[in-house]
Amino acid sequence: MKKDDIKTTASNVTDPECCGNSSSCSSSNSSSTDEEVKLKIKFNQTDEMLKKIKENKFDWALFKRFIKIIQILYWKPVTPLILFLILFGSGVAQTYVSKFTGILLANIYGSFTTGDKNLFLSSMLKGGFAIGGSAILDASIKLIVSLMAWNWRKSLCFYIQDVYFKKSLFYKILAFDDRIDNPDQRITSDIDNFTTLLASIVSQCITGPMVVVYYTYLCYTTIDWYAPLIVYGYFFLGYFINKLVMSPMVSINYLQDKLEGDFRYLHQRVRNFAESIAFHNLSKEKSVKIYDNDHDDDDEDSDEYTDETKIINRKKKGTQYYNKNPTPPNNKRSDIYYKRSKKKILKKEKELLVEEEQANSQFETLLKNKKRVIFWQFGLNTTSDLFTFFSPIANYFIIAIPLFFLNTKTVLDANQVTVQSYNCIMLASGFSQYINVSQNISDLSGYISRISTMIEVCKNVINDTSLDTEVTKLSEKDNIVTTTNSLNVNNIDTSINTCLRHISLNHGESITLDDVTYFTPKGTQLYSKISICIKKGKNLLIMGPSGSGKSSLIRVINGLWPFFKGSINRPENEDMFFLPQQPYLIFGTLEEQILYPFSKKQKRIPKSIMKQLFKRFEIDYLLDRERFIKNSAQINDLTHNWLNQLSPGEQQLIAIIRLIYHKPKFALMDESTSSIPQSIEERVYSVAKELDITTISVGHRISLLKYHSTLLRFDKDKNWHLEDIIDKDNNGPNKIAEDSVLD
Ligand SMILES: Nc1ncnc2c1ncn2[C@@H]1O[C@H](COP(=O)(O)OP(=O)(O)OP(=O)(O)O)[C@@H](O)[C@H]1O
Repeated sequence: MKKDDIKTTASNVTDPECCGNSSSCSSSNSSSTDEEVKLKIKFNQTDEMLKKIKENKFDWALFKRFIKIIQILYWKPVTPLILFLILFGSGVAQTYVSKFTGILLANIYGSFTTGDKNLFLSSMLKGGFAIGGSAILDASIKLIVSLMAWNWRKSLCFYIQDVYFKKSLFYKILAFDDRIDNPDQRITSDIDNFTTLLASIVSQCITGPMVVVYYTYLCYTTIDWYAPLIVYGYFFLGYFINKLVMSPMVSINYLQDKLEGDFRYLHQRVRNFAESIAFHNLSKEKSVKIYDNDHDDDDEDSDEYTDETKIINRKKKGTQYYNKNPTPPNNKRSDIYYKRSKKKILKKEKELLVEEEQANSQFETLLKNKKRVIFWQFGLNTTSDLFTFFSPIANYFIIAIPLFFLNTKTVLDANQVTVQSYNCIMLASGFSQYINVSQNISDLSGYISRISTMIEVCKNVINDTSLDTEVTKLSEKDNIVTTTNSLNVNNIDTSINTCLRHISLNHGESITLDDVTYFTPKGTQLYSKISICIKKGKNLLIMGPSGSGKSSLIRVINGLWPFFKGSINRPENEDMFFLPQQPYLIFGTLEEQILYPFSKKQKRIPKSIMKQLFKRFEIDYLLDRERFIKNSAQINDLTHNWLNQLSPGEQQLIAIIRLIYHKPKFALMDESTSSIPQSIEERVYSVAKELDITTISVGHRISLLKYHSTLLRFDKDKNWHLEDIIDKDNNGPNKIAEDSVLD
């Protein structure tokens, strides 16, 4: 069939009333305009931005990000503030009680030197109370720390989920943005780790200053001004050395979290596609079992050698060779050969699945970075431990100053030494808490970067109007003469802002595309200047080569993808229903599957209706299966497993029943009947017609032609054609349309 004929047919179908000025239905768009090229740039993620986000340092920017997270944690401040105050109070109490331990120790030493039994017993009794009180306070602090972490996790997770699920942001992030790896890991595990770690740091930081202030005073009063000063100097030296080690650890930890997420995702894919992977690998041949001992290793492993040539070569050389279970030889030399070849057999037999290879290589990268983490951690631990372990020496040096360096004292009292050394140790321990905290802070910084990136990108994408198309609501329609929506493009010339794209809503009379041009999220142009009108009751079929942009047009119509130019007039979302090729089944019962996107709380379906619906498509046995599972109380099976075991056809039929139950005005069916028999497919379309559901189908099957009145055909040269399918004379599929599809 000639192209001109198609154009003529197409223009007959296009309704001028409905589509306004769309008279031409075919357009070649191979040449991109400047504006389109600019738009492509916008759609592409700039590498620069990516780099910036991944540059994580322990710096001011990180601190600002941290403060933003804190604002979220204290967004509802009452509970976390109360917990914080209780923690503070417990910290004060614990510091105060700890003082008695020092006095107790001094008294006990005193009782030993004086032989005072009463002093010994009373000190033991008081000490018992002090230590008991300390233990209870310590347990309470741990409880409060856990509750704080729990409360923070609640606030942060709900906050991020609230943004993540808004305006299908989770989809936009995955489809249009490369900046967030493993968003699921960030929500499920990073937030948990971050809040747990932060709570423990906070508790250390609360008790630390109190200990420092209190024992600075005690050191000053029991020794002299130089005592706290030396401990302070000692601490600051430790802090700066730790900071030097800590700085690079932020990026290393960030990378480690990313690699852990990627590795987990790979295994998740193996779980999801377990059956396909197993099927594909059944056909994989077993590897070579026979080896030539004299062959050097390179030749052995070379793919140039087939099994047969290897055997022939070995025979020619007259060397000994072994089969899968070689018999051990008698002499020593052969024994060495035997062991070597056996080793080679084992090595070769271990032919890896692609998935295993990928998992191994990803795991190796992960291990490599983990090793870096371990060694940097070692550096950090060494400096921290050196400072902690050296602190008793520093303490005794301080106590010895009046005796050996200032010569102000000739001898020290034992009780005095005990109290002074205890005070110095406590002051140093207050500081060493900070040094230990620095280890946790390096881990925390990784989490701060990952969580902040998530929040920033979510906000960025949600505010990026270039991904949205302004929708004129029904109520606003009469007041608006023209609504333009300019693309918000940061890096692009403002001339692009003159582009017009617009969606307006109607009461469900039609779906009209006027001069619509659209791209993939990566900026590859698909089709341009599409003008079609799908009136209620006139089904449209979209056909074309794989990857040409059929599903993308559906995405553009229902608003998931922005389009570049043109206008769309369509019903409200609740009047349109989308059916993908791979149906989405939720965790839940069959009734919940059908109700989706509503839940049982909002609606219920009577059993009789369920039976009727399932019977209509010959899958009512699934209801019996569900009943059986319910009766045998396999609750977990009911909600999770068994629905995953349904065949693709059964899953598609469940999605179709969902459509039939919701009875929308328009159904966008993207190859949604590809796995069901043609007889059932016919039933699907006849039920849709009966219920007055207008269908826009994407598909490859010729049989689909007879259920539709118009064909939108994409060709490989990026031209689109609109053809009348129904032959008015014989009321069946138009021969011309059928031929064009077969072409
Ligand atoms: N999220 C995405 N990011 C970038 N490109 C995409 C994305 N989704 C789809 N594409 C690309 O857009 C083009 C059109 O895809 P689309 O799914 O519309 O094809 P299709 O015509 O429906 O193909 P099929 O018949 O195989 O389902 C393809 O080249 C595809 O690779």
